[in-house]
Amino acid sequence: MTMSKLTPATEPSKPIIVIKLGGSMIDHLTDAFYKSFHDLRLHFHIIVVHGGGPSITSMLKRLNIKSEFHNGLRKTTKETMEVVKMSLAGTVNAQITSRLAEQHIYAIGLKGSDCNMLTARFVDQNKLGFVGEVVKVELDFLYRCMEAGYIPVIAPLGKTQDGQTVNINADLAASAIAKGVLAEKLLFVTDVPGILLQGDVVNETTPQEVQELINNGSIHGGMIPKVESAVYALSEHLQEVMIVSGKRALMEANRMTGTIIRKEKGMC
Ligand SMILES: Nc1ncnc2c1ncn2[C@@H]1O[C@H](COP(=O)(O)OP(=O)(O)O)[C@@H](O)[C@H]1O
Ligand SMILES: CC(=O)N[C@@H](CCC(=O)OP(=O)(O)O)C(=O)O
Repeated sequence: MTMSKLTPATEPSKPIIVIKLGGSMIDHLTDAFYKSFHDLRLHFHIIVVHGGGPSITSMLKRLNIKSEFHNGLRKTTKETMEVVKMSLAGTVNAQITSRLAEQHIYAIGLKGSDCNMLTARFVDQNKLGFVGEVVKVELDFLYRCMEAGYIPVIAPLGKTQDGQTVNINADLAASAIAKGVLAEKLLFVTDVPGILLQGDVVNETTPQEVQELINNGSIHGGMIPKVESAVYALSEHLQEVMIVSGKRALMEANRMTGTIIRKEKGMC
């Protein structure tokens, strides 16, 4: 994936953290989890990017439309796209913004396809239909939302140069956004407490180790796009990515626990 960057019109007043909420957890996130955003906001501007794969799959099932995946990406026909938009933007996005509002945290629900926020290109239109990958992130609008005190909550949809809406894997969307907005931190919130190896959480790892774990089958399924996205996002600016559980508060005793992925161990 290659991506061009825009130069921000203004520097944000706080570092940015991008938090990806996995579809596996969204229905199970607790009030304590959402309350953690109060602490995080003291130090960071927050952008939420959410998934919603299970919600899309269950709606497709109710409508008797079959789900088909290739390398973890959902084949998205025109008909499927209608359901993707309905589930992500109509149901899941609204659920997250209202849970945040219950905690008096003001969030603004957006689709990545709004305001040219995520420009995308087709991944493989013949094989996957309306599936895209991000090529450009429009910064100004996001910066303005955050500076005005709102948390952008973004559904992973994008627009191609010629204006077609595409479905983007949420892990890939989150990492592209983190990279595009020059975030300092990227967090993947999921249904496991981090990368697990024989039942134990790996506290810290590197891109090289992660690749070995994929190659030997220790990392599989939905964890693959997550770690690949994490590795893609790492840069001079974004030096660590965390994979954490959504089953408890994000911050406990002022710290987060999970798996940290860094270019080299013990760097920070
Ligand atoms: N080594 C691993 N450690 C932890 N989880 C793993 C590992 N390998 C595969 N997984 C799977 O990845 C899942 C998380 O990915 P996914 O279901 O796509 O979550 P999300 O909806 O949060 O994106 C876990 O529930 C687990 O089944
Ligand atoms: C192209 C593609 O596969 N898009 C995903 C978008 C949602 C997503 O990624 O949700 P999770 O984070 O819950 O998996 C899909 O249609 O399921």
